[in-house]
Amino acid sequence: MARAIIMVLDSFGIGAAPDAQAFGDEGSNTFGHILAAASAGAADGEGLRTGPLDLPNLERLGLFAAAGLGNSAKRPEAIWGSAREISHGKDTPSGHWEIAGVPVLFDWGYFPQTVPAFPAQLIQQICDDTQIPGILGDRHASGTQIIAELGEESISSGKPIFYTSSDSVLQIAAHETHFGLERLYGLCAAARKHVDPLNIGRVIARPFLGETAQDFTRTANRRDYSVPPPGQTLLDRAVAAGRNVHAIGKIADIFAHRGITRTLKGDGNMALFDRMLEAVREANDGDLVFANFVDFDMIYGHRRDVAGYAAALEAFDARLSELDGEMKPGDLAIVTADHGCDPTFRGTDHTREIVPVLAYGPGIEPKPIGRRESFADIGASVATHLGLATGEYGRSFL
Ligand SMILES: O=P(O)(O)O[C@H]1O[C@H](CO)[C@@H](O)[C@H]1O
Ligand SMILES: [Mn+2]
Ligand SMILES: [Mn+2]
Repeated sequence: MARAIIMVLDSFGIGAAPDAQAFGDEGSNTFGHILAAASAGAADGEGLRTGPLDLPNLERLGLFAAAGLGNSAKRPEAIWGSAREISHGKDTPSGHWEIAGVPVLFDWGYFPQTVPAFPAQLIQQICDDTQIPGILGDRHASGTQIIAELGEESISSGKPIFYTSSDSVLQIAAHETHFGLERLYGLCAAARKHVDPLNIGRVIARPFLGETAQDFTRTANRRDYSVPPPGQTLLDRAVAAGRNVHAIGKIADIFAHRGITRTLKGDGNMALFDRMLEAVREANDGDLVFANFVDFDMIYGHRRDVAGYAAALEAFDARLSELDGEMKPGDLAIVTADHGCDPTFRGTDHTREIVPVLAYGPGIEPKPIGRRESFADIGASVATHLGLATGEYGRSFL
């Protein structure tokens, strides 16, 4: 039993999913394309990194073998394989909930690629409810681009920026001090109620700081208002059995704070890794530590920043030995992802990909597990490991 640790490298896909075509994502491969770019010297960043991708720990655990890029002759030291997603969407909640045994087998609501993107009645309801003087944006956009474009007008007019993407999201950007952080959170909580009938997965508060288009930066005070998962997750079952569930980073928001006993936040992947180690140090036997590393997706994948993504992978890899130092006999750690976000692909959205499944720990016997038919196999395996009941979806690979 001991403990279980799930590490979601947000957006770290390892190849187009069998149904990628239905998403317009044929040929996407987050890992494969970063690897190839780095080998070709096309992932060099001044003062950041140079040359081929250097991931000794992930390679040792079987990442390359799992991705079918077997440039390592050595047998992996982990249970290695991949998993496809059965949820209808390629968004963060769908990916995480499916990992936790609850795939999303209904269609989310989405906002159309038109301007305006939001129904006039919805905006009217939100304005009436929250006393904002109107909105800016009202279209599909990249979050950093739209604050550069409309941030100054937002400050002077007091109107927050509403935008969306190919995910089921309503994102609201506003200035942390001019508009006010708590006021932004209140606005998002109110908007959450109004988008419920439209089946929208998340409302996301996107606070930023700075005074001009040149220096606006988004802060770590992002907050996601998610609908709760549509069934009992691994986390719910753990808490019901009296276990602690330590949620690192975005995990608590993604699960709408259900099935969680402790939330640890951090600004950036390295701070999140610190918080995860802290949780592992303190976790009791039978506990679950569930961590999301958001930078891969938010800062590098969506921004199509290949060098940045490569550097972030190397920085993450370099810290895995610290986790080894905290693991006790009987512990199980799993490295995986929730979808892809290929930084070499067209557009700025997620890509429908298979994800790595690398499971290891002192006493865990390495073996290949092939391509699993659902991310839910991860949650089922963790449930088996922790002696919890398994849910309706997923088959343990342990
Ligand atoms: O461009 P930004 O604001 O980072 O938005 C991205 O982040 C959202 C939530 O993960 C996605 O829907 C994607 O559009
Ligand atoms: Mn994600
Ligand atoms: Mn994303």
